[in-house]
Amino acid sequence: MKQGGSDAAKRAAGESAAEAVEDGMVVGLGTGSTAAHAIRAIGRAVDAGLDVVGVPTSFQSRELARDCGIPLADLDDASVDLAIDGADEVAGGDLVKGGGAAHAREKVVDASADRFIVVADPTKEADVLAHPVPVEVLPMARSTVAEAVEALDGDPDLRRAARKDGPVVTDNGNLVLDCDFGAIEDPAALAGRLSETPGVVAHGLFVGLADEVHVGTDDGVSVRDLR
Ligand SMILES: O=C(CO)[C@H](O)[C@H](O)COP(=O)(O)O
Repeated sequence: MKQGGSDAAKRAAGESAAEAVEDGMVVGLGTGSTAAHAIRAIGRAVDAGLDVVGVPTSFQSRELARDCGIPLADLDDASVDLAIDGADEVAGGDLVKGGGAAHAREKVVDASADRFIVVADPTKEADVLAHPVPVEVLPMARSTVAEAVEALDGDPDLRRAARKDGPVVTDNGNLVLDCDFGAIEDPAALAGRLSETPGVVAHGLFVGLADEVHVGTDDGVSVRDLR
């Protein structure tokens, strides 16, 4: 996985995106180490008097937002003005997400937002998406989805937990297949095929959802506007 970026670069990206948060906004709070910098920056702004409500995308982002004093809401109660989220790989405006197995909720929140800012460090950038695609599956559909992925010339690998025997279980009680398709020449077509596979809850291809990409470096931030 592409996790090699420096913390300074991740922080620069996260803090740059947090500057887009305005008083009165509902903000989608992404998951991962880069989005966490945005959440901390929003928390500092809340301390200083900014009036915002956060919609978390995972157990992890909910806990961090609570620690940072950000008031929270569910999507049932709020519509998202701005979402800020990380990515495992970025090619143009297309992303692979789900390194933290949070992509199902991330996709719901990010896709619902009026504006979606991706925060990344330079190690995430690619010309063509080639990162294995995390696919969240119903536990009883693990084998049938794996067969469908193989039929699409993918190589599925059940994600295993680092500090528990057995598989990673998502916040939604499901399993994750990391599916290596090599270079993905047509992300929209693959996204469609995965979405129509019975038992797939959500896949980590985010095609055409991003409005902006903020790439942090040790020296600053470059902003790509895709709208
Ligand atoms: O999709 C994600 C979680 O499901 C994360 O946003 C992605 O894995 C990037 O994480 P990081 O900023 O720690 O590299």
